[in-house]
Amino acid sequence: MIITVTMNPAADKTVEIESLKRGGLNRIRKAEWDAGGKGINVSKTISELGMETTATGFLGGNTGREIEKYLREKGIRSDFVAVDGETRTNTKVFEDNGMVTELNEPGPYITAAQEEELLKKLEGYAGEGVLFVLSGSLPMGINTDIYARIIEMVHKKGAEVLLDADGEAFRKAVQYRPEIIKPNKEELAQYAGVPEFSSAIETAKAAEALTDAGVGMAVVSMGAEGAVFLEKGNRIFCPAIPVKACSTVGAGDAMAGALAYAWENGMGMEDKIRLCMAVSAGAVTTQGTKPPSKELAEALKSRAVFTFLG
Ligand SMILES: Nc1ncnc2c1ncn2[C@@H]1O[C@H](COP(=O)(O)OP(=O)(O)O)[C@@H](O)[C@H]1O
Ligand SMILES: O=P(O)(O)OC[C@H]1O[C@](O)(COP(=O)(O)O)[C@@H](O)[C@@H]1O
Repeated sequence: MIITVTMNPAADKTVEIESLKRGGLNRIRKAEWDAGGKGINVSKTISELGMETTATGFLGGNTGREIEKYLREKGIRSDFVAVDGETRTNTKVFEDNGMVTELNEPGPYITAAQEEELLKKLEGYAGEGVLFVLSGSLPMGINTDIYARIIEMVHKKGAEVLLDADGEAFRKAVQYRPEIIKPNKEELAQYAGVPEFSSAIETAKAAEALTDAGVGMAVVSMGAEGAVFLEKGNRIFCPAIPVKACSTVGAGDAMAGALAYAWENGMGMEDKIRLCMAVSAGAVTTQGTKPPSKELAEALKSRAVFTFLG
């Protein structure tokens, strides 16, 4: 069973304009709406691959109700804590020259009682064979140790964790040794205290410091460059599968969804990597933050190329 936790969900509004004029009037050519936020995108991907998943976290207001309706229509079970404020809307501005500008709102304030209610729910789900996906930024009112606390709590009951977070929340949580992490290269560089990595091997070495410290598997996504996979002493680099890009927003979440699906289904390393590369490349071809169809992901799998890094 896979439970996704989205502390700060969002309606993703993807808009297309010719070119963004700062301080001027911008006419939108086309707008697309998606239920989003990192964990919700992970649930959308898992569901598209044909597996059941439950989405949890905090939802509020009309936007929250719209997201629940969307999940219901997609057949994704949702079990959110209701909050007083309005779930945020994140606007993604796509210009004709390929430039993407993201405007992410802060989201509603979460009270201590609402946090407690979510933790109780998660504890109730925790057990052997359960994988929790903890991903995304934290809303106001939630302390940066929340992911660390959840990992400690669910590990005690035999559950496993995939973590996709950044900053302080990531730093604190990795100390509790999640089974899987999926930072992108910027997030890992920030953790390692360097401005950027100059190569895949440098990226792999930084991630290895975490697998050496007890994290089970690390996948570092590198956007259009590809991804590095570290598991059981293997360092593998895969260049991104070339596709016609439509929207790269949500590609990281699609990869995390594929990873969670592959992990829960006990796939071997090669199959796991092929699925991650195919699903994330497929997500880039869809509009907004929609995952690719299972058929497209299956068709792309054979195009993943592996390089073992020394
Ligand atoms: N332009 C692209 N073409 C093909 N695949 C891509 C492209 N951009 C991203 N991907 C795939 O999506 C994965 C996740 O993208 P990335 O941007 O690193 O994630 P995040 O959204 O977490 O920052 C990459 O590792 C790659 O496999
Ligand atoms: O929780 P955060 O970091 O604010 O990110 C939320 C945003 O990221 C997304 O989940 C997309 O993330 P990725 O591009 O990293 O896959 C959007 O759906 C959402 O608007």
